[in-house]
Amino acid sequence: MKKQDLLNKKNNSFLKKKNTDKDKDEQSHFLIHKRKKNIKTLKSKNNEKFLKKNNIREEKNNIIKKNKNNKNHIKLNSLKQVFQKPIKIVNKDIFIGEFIKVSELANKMSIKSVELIKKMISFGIIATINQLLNQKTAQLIAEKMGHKVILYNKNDLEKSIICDRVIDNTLLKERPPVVTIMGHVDHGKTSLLDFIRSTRIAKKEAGGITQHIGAYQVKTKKGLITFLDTPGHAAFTSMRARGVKITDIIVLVVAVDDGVQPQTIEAIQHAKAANVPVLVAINKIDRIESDPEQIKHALMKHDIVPEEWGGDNIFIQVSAKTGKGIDDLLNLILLQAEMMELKAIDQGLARGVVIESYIDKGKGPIATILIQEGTLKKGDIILSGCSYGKVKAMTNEVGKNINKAIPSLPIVILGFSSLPEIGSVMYALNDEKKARELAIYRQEKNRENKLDKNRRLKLDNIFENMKEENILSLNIVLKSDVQGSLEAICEALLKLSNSEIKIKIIGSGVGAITETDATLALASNAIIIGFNVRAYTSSKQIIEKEKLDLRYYSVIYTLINDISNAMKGMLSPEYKQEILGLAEVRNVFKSPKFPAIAGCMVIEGVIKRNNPVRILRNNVVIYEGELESLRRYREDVIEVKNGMECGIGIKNYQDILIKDIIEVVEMKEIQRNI
Ligand SMILES: Nc1nc2c(ncn2[C@@H]2O[C@H](COP(=O)(O)OP(=O)(O)OP(=O)(O)O)[C@@H](O)[C@H]2O)c(=O)[nH]1
Repeated sequence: MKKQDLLNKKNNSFLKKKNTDKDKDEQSHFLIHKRKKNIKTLKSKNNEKFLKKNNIREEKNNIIKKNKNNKNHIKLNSLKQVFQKPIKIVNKDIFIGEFIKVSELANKMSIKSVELIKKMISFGIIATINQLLNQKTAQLIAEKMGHKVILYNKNDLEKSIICDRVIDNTLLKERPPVVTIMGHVDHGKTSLLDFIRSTRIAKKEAGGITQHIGAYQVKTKKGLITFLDTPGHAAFTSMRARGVKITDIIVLVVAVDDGVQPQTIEAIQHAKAANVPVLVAINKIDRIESDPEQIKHALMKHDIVPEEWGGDNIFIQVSAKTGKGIDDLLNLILLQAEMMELKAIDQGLARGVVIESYIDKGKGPIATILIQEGTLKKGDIILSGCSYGKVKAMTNEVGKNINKAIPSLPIVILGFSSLPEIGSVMYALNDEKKARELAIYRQEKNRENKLDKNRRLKLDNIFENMKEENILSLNIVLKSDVQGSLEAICEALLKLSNSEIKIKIIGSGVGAITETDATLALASNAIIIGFNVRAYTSSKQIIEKEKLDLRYYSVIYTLINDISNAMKGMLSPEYKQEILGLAEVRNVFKSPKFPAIAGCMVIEGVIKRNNPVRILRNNVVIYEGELESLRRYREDVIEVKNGMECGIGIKNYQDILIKDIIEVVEMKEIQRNI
């Protein structure tokens, strides 16, 4: 809120300062438009598509040229539960598939397996706990025990969502593009979005105040554009992890005075992994006399090449402060969208994605939905993940009540019975009963899916996975301590690709493993490799929750060898280094016997004597060696557990500092799945 207020304030001052050679721009746009129209009518229908793309290209070049010319002018101007036995039997809606295990059925009825087996004996059915029951038998048992049974076959229920939908491709209509702005911290993403919002949204039209809903649509002379203003890189990727494609175009903001920075590279990696076109907005051109060409060269290293140099990326110079170049940016977005021929059916039951959701104390669950297909109407039955409901009210970004919403329109919905998850798909359905059944069914499925996570891609069984799932590529997210080793490892890994399996480095960089690295790996089903670097606690949580494969290495040869062996499906590595415990250095003492003793607190696991150790400074390995002494209150001990203090001496190492982390490792034999 605070930031929003500040930004609104900022915008007002932007507005005041807005300068312009608007008339000049309009004149040239009019001429370009007229020319485009004339060419179109002269050519035959067969050549129409080809011509259209050519014209768009020509128009783009004109805008870019004009944008460059504006530069001189710009120079002058310069974000104790007690558990009790249930007193009475609870009758439930029970979903039963084609087959069900006795234990599973008992679980669904919330009783112990033994109790169910006893009951079954009384019905004359003898079965063991792990025995599979067919649908009919299971139905009979459950109904006899007073439950309501809903039968389903495989994914019939889910399929029923699409049955009632319009699938006539001749009804496809052009839809506005959905754009996400990404870039490094402080490069001007929010300023750019706010400038566009404050100048393009007709606040007065609704008589309402612009609200933050996570997305908004702007009107330009040439068409509508939908901007998503929430997704950071992690949010963007987590939506993709759920299989939801939401953005058509990414605008990569690079500040001219700061150049290409780590998050700029992260954004490129995310865009590439999602296969979304990138349009580069070189921002803050009002600030200093910097050379945008330098940014082009720097981005080339990351495969972002300007069109004029034979690449696919449009570059545009803008200032979120003065507004310079922003009209051109909007026009280029629309031209890019035209080339992409973005279409959607705007009839029939709606489909959308949840962009934001929260609970309003008075109104209940509120969700911002981006409509992707069909038309959503007031009163429609809706389902998103495990929540369902009825559209009680719909509003747009300026709080205006609307009765229907078509593709690419972001709207705020009131009516969900519970909070829908961000990134989940929303469907409008024909009847409420079906929505409720599906919501319950999905809750059940969710439980099963948790177990499925254990099947994620693991290096130990990668070959098996490949055979099973026909995976032809091995995706890797690689982080290293220094650029040199990063390049060397990338090169060596890429060389391992063969005609059957391709190695793809989905993300790479110098530094510790971040949350974004983890979500990128999750979305791309990649394994994460840390070479002499470790994962932040927040990233570790994602890695553990999602059961991702994270490997630490300190020898390039071992790393390459492991991947190569895993690819051949020959031998999974027999031993894997496991981290036993972590101790944080809180003090450093000098003693006559050992040159430096680190006074530590064990912060994770257990510290054991006679094990190899590594010293980490800022999550980067700075030394590898052996733990020479381990003491608690002057006593030599074998191990010290989490939460306890101890003194640690490292063999032949004296440069230990406060806040360093001592990591104790152990070589563990890997359980092969073969
Ligand atoms: N001179 C100048 N300053 C700008 C421009 N765009 C943004 N700024 C300033 O740069 C700073 C950062 O801008 P933000 O819009 O907050 O950047 P951001 O990328 O959204 O930052 P995060 O939300 O922290 O990632 C603010 O002080 C803006 O006023 C510009 O075009 N010219």
